[in-house]
Amino acid sequence: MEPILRVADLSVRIAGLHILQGVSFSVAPTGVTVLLGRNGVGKTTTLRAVVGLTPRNGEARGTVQMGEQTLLSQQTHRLVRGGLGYVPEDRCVFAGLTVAENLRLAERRGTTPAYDRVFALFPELDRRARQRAGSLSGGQQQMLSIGRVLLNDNRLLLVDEPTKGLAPKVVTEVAEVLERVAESVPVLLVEQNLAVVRRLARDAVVLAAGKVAWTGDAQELLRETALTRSLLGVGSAEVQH
Ligand SMILES: Nc1ncnc2c1ncn2[C@@H]1O[C@H](COP(=O)(O)OP(=O)(O)OP(=O)(O)O)[C@@H](O)[C@H]1O
Repeated sequence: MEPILRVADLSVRIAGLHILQGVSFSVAPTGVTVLLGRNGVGKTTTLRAVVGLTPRNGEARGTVQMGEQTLLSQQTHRLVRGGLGYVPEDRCVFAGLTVAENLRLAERRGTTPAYDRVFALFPELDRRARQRAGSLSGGQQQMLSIGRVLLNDNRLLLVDEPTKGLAPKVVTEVAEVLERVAESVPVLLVEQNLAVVRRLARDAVVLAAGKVAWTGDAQELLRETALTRSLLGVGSAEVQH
């Protein structure tokens, strides 16, 4: 199977610092590929470079391709229109607007928004359509953030730490939703919660010191506790449960 995304020799410099130095990996056209690595290694920087959001005081070099489309030189809005969905780490909902208004803003001109799909996955967003997004719980805001992206058809979804800061029950709910989403669209996921990784991921890419340190079967990586510990710096209890 041809990969949906190919990243080749990606280097990112921000404020004079080399954050990524020749990162290469590919993302399968189905299922979840997880991007792992210790804190601050450059996972978010990688996703942001793919979607054209390297900050102004930075520069991204290399090649990023989604199918036949070359991404790195293109503007984010074009990439999104071309089917690259991005769910950022900080959720970025418009706190002062209602749930319905947040969704309406995500509609793409010239396409029919898939409200049926979004409300089938997140019935709560339908029920809370008139609630201000700022008064939603963290989990509900995450659902809204994912729902906005799913209003449109995507060829690939980039999802950055969707379970961060959420209560365990909500983490499970978000994981369930992503599992269903990944049945129809490939996902490149940054995720620190290894139980979520175990549940969702087929392939893994591990970053260390600005480079790719390991790629392969995510479940195999998790079984190799010594390897997981050395690559991710997590305790054995976190790896095993
Ligand atoms: N706008 C910026 N200005 C300066 N440094 C930055 C900027 N953005 C990222 N960095 C630095 O780049 C490095 C990688 O950050 P990044 O957020 O990509 O890491 P991460 O692997 O996603 O981390 P975490 O797991 O903690 O979320 C960090 O050292 C960070 O401080």
